[in-house]
Amino acid sequence: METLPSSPPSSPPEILELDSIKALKILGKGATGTVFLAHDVASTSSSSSPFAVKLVHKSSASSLRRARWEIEVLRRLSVDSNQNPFLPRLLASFESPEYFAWAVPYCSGGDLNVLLHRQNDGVFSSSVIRFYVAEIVCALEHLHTMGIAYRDLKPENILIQQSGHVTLTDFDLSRSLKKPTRPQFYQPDPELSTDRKKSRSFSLLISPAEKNKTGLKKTRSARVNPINRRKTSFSSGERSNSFVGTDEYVSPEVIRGDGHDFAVDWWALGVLTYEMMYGETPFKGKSKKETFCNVLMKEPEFAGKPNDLTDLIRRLLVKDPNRRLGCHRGAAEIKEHAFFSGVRWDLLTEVLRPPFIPLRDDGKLTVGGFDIREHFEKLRTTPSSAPPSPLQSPPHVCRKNDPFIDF
Ligand SMILES: Nc1ncnc2c1ncn2[C@@H]1O[C@H](COP(=O)(O)OP(=O)(O)OP(=O)(O)O)[C@@H](O)[C@H]1O
Repeated sequence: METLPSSPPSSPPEILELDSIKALKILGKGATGTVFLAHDVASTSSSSSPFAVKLVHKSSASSLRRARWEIEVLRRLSVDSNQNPFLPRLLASFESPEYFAWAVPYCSGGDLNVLLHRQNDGVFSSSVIRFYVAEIVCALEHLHTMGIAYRDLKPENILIQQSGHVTLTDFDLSRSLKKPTRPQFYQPDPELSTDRKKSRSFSLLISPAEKNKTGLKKTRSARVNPINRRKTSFSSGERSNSFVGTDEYVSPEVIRGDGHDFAVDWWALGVLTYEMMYGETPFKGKSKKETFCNVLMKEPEFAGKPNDLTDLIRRLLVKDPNRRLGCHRGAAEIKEHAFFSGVRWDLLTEVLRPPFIPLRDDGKLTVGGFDIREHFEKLRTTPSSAPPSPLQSPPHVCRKNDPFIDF
């Protein structure tokens, strides 16, 4: 099923001038790179806003291949006909003998994992879940119609834009597969006027009849706590990562080594939705082995009365990928599920009042900064004698039975 990444027509990328940009802070460190908030000191435009720059050292064949592929995916997503409101685009890129660096729009709201753990009870209401899952479904649908399986869906990879809408990040584990036979492109309604866009809250995505049915009226106000910027991507809610992605999100077919396709993303969507509902993932064990055993054997447990949301999760978490929701007609099948009834899929981007809106503090950040290359080099050459911080990801280890060893 897997094919080599082809090279579709894409516009030449802007060259990122590392000499003229300064980093303002580190946004996060992943397995392969460091992401900085940066600004262009050479820009004369007063409106120039900060952006995110990911820097990856070409230290191994694997990081080199992954970085190249991530840039390629971002480049494809930046072609006009391929842009999607819930996916990033490539602003500019740079390659030296030592590094890859590329810039994407900055998402000031942090990631969904942090947002979830900031909730008092560590869960979202069903209307908030509906908002986020709907946008994520559209993002995955778009990637699938481009022939790309995302393969790393987890709350840490879902960023919140300044507008409160989501953006998926981190495409280094994605893979080019044969395109689904029935593409379902996301098409915003061209007839929407700006007036209609004004003060549209996310709860308005649901028809009044559906609001009664889903109990939406009883939920808290659509506009709740604004979220603060956080220092890094690490939080108390962080899980331990295995070789790729997170063990708790890996699908049964990947563990079995059966070969996998786009349905792995629908499985991960089921795990993610469960986590948003209950504050924990459904198959987490005490060890990686126990987690994988649970993924293969255990049925998810649902506290409380069954409802449309639990039904959606149950159908996404079907162990057999050929019976899983989404396996026949892709995202269209998921969009038709009762949990989403009344959702105006064509209006998602028009919601001006998403559930959480980041505080706006970019303005005061665009002064000074440090040299990204110098900083990165210092980080790499400083021997870490101290024991690893509990907030840091474990080192990237490739083991024989790793599900994604082929990448
Ligand atoms: N555009 C952005 N805006 C704000 N923060 C970002 C942005 N891109 C990435 N980050 C932050 O940096 C972190 C690491 O980014 P990313 O996941 O792309 O790196 P990675 O090295 O591929 O990580 P992983 O180990 O998950 O593969 C993210 O979790 C996020 O917190």
